Order: sequence, then structure tokens, then C-alpha cells
Amino acid sequence: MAFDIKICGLKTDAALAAALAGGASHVGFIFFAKSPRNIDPAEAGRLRQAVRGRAKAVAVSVDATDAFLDAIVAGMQPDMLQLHGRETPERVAAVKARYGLPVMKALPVSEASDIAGLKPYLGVADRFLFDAKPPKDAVLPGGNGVAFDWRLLAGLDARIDYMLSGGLNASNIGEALRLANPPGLDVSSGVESAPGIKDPALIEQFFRAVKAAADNRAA
Ligand SMILES: O=C(O)c1ccccc1N[C@@H]1O[C@H](COP(=O)(O)O)[C@@H](O)[C@H]1O
Repeated sequence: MAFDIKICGLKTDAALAAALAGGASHVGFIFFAKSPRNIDPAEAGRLRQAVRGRAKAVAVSVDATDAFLDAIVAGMQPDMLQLHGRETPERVAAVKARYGLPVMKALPVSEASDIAGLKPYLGVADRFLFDAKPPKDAVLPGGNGVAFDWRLLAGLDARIDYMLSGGLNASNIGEALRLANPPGLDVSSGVESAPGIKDPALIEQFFRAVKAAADNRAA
């Protein structure tokens, strides 16, 4: 596959196995108490053993303190940290320096000007994750199953490494790839049967849809 695929919010061996079998380049674990996908560092550490040498294990946190990040890093030994809150460029730099790990900074998008929000992070974040701005009453900053207008990414400088996220699923992934042509994809709710419950069959279906869309574009 010419792009990376991250399956996020994993909590079970079965879902993780489906993600790896499908060819995920990244798997994500959520460390945010209000999320139905929340997992504790020790359990994520157990699950991530199966990931070594096959994919990158990503720890997702939201405005986490150093103490919490210390516990996450010690517990699961992630390959990458995803910062999904309001972390400033200075905070991103400090986190990178403290753990010596690559950082993916999530940025909320609803309109064209939001894409420019990446500018202060250039040269600081290793990768970006463009996710839909959460609905007004949402409790979660991500994982809401909401999409944004993917055409907003079409003109982005090709040197910017990012993942497209927010409301992706097997039905809309073809259109998302066509409109945004992203270097990476990230999905969570779209492969769940209920909030926080990953469905291995939906994960498999998602990979099939991505492959079909990619083959279509190559033909
Ligand atoms: O998924 C969550 O519960 C979550 C909680 C806190 C921060 C980020 C979270 N999820 C991230 O959002 C994307 C998009 O999710 P979805 O596909 O729209 O449901 C997800 O992949 C995570 O990176």
C-alpha cells in the first residue's frame, strides 16, 4: 500500500489481530479516561507485544501531564506519541525531548483556515493528524466518527506528512482517498459495532475497501 493505515482505539487481542492481518502500519491505544476506548498502560503494554516488528504502536493522549506520559511510556513502550489535545508547539517539543520518540500532532479541522494551524508545529511535530473538529457537545476531542471536507487537504504541500482521520469507514474511504490523496489514514469508530467495541469483521472490510479503492486508482 502506498500509504499508512492506523487502526486506533484497540483494546482486544481479536481486534489487534484483525488490524495486523489487514496490514495496518500503525495501531493506536487511547489513554483518555472519558473515552470508551480508554486502556490502561499495562494492558496496552501486553497487547503491543504482538505488534513488534509488524507495525508501529501509537500512544494517544490528550493534554497529558509528564507523570501520566511517564506511566504510558513505561507501561507500553510506544513507537510514537499522538498528542490529541491543545498541546502547544513548545509542549510538543518538550515531549519529544523527554521521551526521544516521534510525535504526531492532531489538529482539528472544519474549514480551510484550520489547515494553517499546522504552521507553528512545522519542524517540531514529526507528523500531523487532521481530524474533524468535534461536535459542540462532544466529550471527546477525537473518535467521534465525524468527517470534515476532505477537499480542504487537496492543495496541501506534498512534503507535509500526515494522516487523514475523522469518520472514515469502508463506505466512504474511496471518496476520501480520491479527494485528499493522503499519505496516511486513521480510523476508529468506523470499524466498531458500538462505541469502543472494535469489530474484526468491520476491520477486515475496511482494509478490503481501501485495497479496492487503491487498485481502482492505480488502474
Ligand atoms: O477515539 C477516541 O476515543 C479518542 C479519544 C481521545 C483522543 C482521540 C481519540 N481518537 C482519535 O480520533 C481519531 C478519529 O476517530 P473516528 O474514526 O472519527 O472515530 C481516531 O482514529 C483517534 O486517532
